[in-house]
Amino acid sequence: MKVLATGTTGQVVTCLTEIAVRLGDVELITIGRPEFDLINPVPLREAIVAASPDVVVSAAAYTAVDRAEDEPARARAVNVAGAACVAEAAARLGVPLIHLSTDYVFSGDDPGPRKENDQTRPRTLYGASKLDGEKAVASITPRHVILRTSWVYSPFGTNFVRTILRLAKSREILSVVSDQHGNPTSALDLAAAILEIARSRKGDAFGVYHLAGTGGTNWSDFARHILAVSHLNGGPFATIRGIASADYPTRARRPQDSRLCTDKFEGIFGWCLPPWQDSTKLVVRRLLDPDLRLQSVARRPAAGGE
Ligand SMILES: NC(=O)C1=CN([C@@H]2O[C@H](COP(=O)(O)OP(=O)(O)OC[C@H]3O[C@@H](n4cnc5c(N)ncnc54)[C@H](O)[C@@H]3O)[C@@H](O)[C@H]2O)C=CC1
Repeated sequence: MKVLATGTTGQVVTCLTEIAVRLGDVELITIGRPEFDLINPVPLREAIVAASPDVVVSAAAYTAVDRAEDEPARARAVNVAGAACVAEAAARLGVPLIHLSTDYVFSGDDPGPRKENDQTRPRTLYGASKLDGEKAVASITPRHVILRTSWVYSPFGTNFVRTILRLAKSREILSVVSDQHGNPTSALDLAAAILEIARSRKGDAFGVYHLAGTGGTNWSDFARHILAVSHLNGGPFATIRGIASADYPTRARRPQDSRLCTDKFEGIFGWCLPPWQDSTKLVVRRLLDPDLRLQSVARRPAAGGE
């Protein structure tokens, strides 16, 4: 099976590359900058059509949440017009499109977890651009699987796990917000899930789904877990001091509670992502020992599932 993913260096696309090699029966083509930029998406669309994949994965996006507040036109160009062009390519080929979206489509003002049909009300320009991207994708091709995920981390790129480990090398106490709740999601698990969906060919599975690490937490407890695992494995350690979001102002105001309910996904596909603690452990251990190539955790069957 030939799978084409947009992006070349992102967390998810890097994990897709690793998992595809491990699976052996997936030919993964990645396409993105510097040759193809979603700001100018028509050449990218034509290149996707020319590659003629069996499934398209739309993983590239403008993901700089704070910067998006200052350059909304660029965020929208990439996340709406760019995503639309990728969807057009999938529609022209008549193949399924797996498109990644975010928990930030919700305001997070009310307690989660949120279901797919809950009221969307992004409070950031990034979230608004991703929501409009979802709508554009859905209007262009009915053969879409839109996966809203959250708090993505991996052994690659810029993410919370790597930041906490880096800071713990030079500080004894780290202040981390404790009043924002979500689901940490390993990009390795997500990539494995995307390829499983691509291979499953479920004819009736199109639509919007929430897919994130099982179990919710807050940023300071997430940091405590990262450093406990690190300490156990001889890595850096620091004490985490929980603070309020008000004491850590950011350009874009994050949702207070954007935990995602994954029941719909479990109901259709029969499995879900592993508990976030297990997957975090694998990524931390791998970051401490770059030679380690651990398998991502086996998926946990849903209750009553396969
Ligand atoms: N990182 C996170 O915490 C979350 C990410 N997501 C979504 O998951 C998807 C993947 O996220 P990550 O892999 O973490 O993102 P990332 O920031 O690690 O990678 C983004 C990728 O998009 C590419 N890209 C950015 N602008 C581009 C442009 N103008 N033209 C072509 N390529 C461009 C980058 O080169 C990179 O390959 C995105 O759709 C994102 O919105 C959803 C929820 C949380």
